[in-house]
Amino acid sequence: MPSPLVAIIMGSDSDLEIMKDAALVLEEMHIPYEIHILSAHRTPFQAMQYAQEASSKGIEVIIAGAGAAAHLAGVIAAVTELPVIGVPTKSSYLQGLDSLLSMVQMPGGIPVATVAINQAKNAGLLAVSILGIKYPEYREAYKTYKKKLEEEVLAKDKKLTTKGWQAYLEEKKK
Ligand SMILES: Nc1c(C(=O)O)ncn1[C@@H]1O[C@H](COP(=O)(O)O)[C@@H](O)[C@H]1O
Repeated sequence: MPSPLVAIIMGSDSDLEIMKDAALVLEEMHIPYEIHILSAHRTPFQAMQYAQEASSKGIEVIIAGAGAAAHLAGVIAAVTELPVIGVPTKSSYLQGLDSLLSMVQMPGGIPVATVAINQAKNAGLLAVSILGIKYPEYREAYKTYKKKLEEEVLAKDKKLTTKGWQAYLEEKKK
């Protein structure tokens, strides 16, 4: 087993349904990762220790997801020099705006690269893109991924212009 390059951590198992999207991207790109539940609030000592040791274990990027008063990513970023990508997860009361603001409004000096609410997929892709600077195979994998996206959109455009928007919409509804 190759040692993990990416750590996916989340404040609670309630975030797993969202955070699995980051794991799926990394699996698609064959990037080794590990995944943990750690909380700056509920397991502060373990979260801190994990973040402090991550780099020496070979981790190169950390993805941290949390909801509500989402302090996890910021606390992790405070004690590591690794890039930290934050995923604000949608909380039950404030639709994730609380998580987003807690995560994105970091004080100067300790950045968290925050993606959109629930966008763990983009967090995974950002990790791929960061790793691509050092690993040509991951850069290529990301290139291939984007090429596929491009082809999908162009195919849709062709269909739209060939069939007309009414028929396109009818078919899309089916
Ligand atoms: N924001 C944080 C942190 C943290 O920031 O350290 N730890 C847990 N949580 C969040 O609390 C929400 C509710 O968690 P529970 O469902 O376990 O009560 C989750 O979205 C979690 O990320």
